Amino acid sequence: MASLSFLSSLHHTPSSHLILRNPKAVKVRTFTVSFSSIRAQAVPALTQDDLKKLAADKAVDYVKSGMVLGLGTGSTAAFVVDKLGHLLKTGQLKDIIGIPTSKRTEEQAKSLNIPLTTLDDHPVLDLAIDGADEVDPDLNLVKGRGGALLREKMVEAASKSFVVVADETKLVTGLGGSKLAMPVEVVQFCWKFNLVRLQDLFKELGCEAKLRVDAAGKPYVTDNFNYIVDLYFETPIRDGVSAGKEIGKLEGVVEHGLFLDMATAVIIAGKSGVEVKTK
Ligand SMILES: O=C(CO)[C@H](O)[C@H](O)COP(=O)(O)O
Repeated sequence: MASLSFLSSLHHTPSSHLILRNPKAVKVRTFTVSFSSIRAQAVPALTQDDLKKLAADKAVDYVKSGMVLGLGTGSTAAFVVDKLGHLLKTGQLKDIIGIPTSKRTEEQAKSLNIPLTTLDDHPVLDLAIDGADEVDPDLNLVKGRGGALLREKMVEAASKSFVVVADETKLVTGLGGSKLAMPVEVVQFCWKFNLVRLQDLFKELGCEAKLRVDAAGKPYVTDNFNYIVDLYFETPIRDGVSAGKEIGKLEGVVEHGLFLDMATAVIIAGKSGVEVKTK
């Protein structure tokens, strides 16, 4: 693990601080910090958790004292919250206030004594940091496999900057391309009705819709007391904007996991380095 902290220090390039100042440029820009320079030191193979932690450490570089921060949900975001707790405890960060995107994250933040607030009290955030399930070449995302998509979208849409942290397994060429779930949160009332309508909407893409269930086989209930219908695509979604609009027209659908044109920067940790992609 000593090697990991060395790698983290490599990522502290001055150019990284320019990234968030240019969120609206059209082209996706990438810079990579390669691990090759330290290969001679016999770095042990990095696990997926190591990669998530590297991405999380890099994202925390963007956090400044006094910020109102969106705290994401999931295993990668949990590393970010852990690090923030550590930096607060050691006095390296001060006056941070967080808005958690799930009850799970709220509990974690409380256990680390991170002060919390709500969107009601702080409707504009400085920065949100969260994981993602899929990242396409234009930095559009699928999120919500952890079930927190509604609060995540509300918090991240209210943030001036949104930094995504992920390992390289999350990269896809088209949304839905991982063949894993694209979640849609629906009201419990007549959920089957909406499951069928969602599947029909994407039948040309070979979509299969399934109600998410918990370990006991009971419907998974979100923090907002809704259900989740997971959509599995044979063929990736070609037009995310239209897909999002069509899903949004269905009465009883609360939110979907397509996070389009929301990410300011995506930090991807892979076996050969940490890549920061910006728009
Ligand atoms: O959207 C999410 C939760 O609703 C997560 O950010 C997403 O599922 C990624 O999680 P992980 O970092 O554990 O892979």
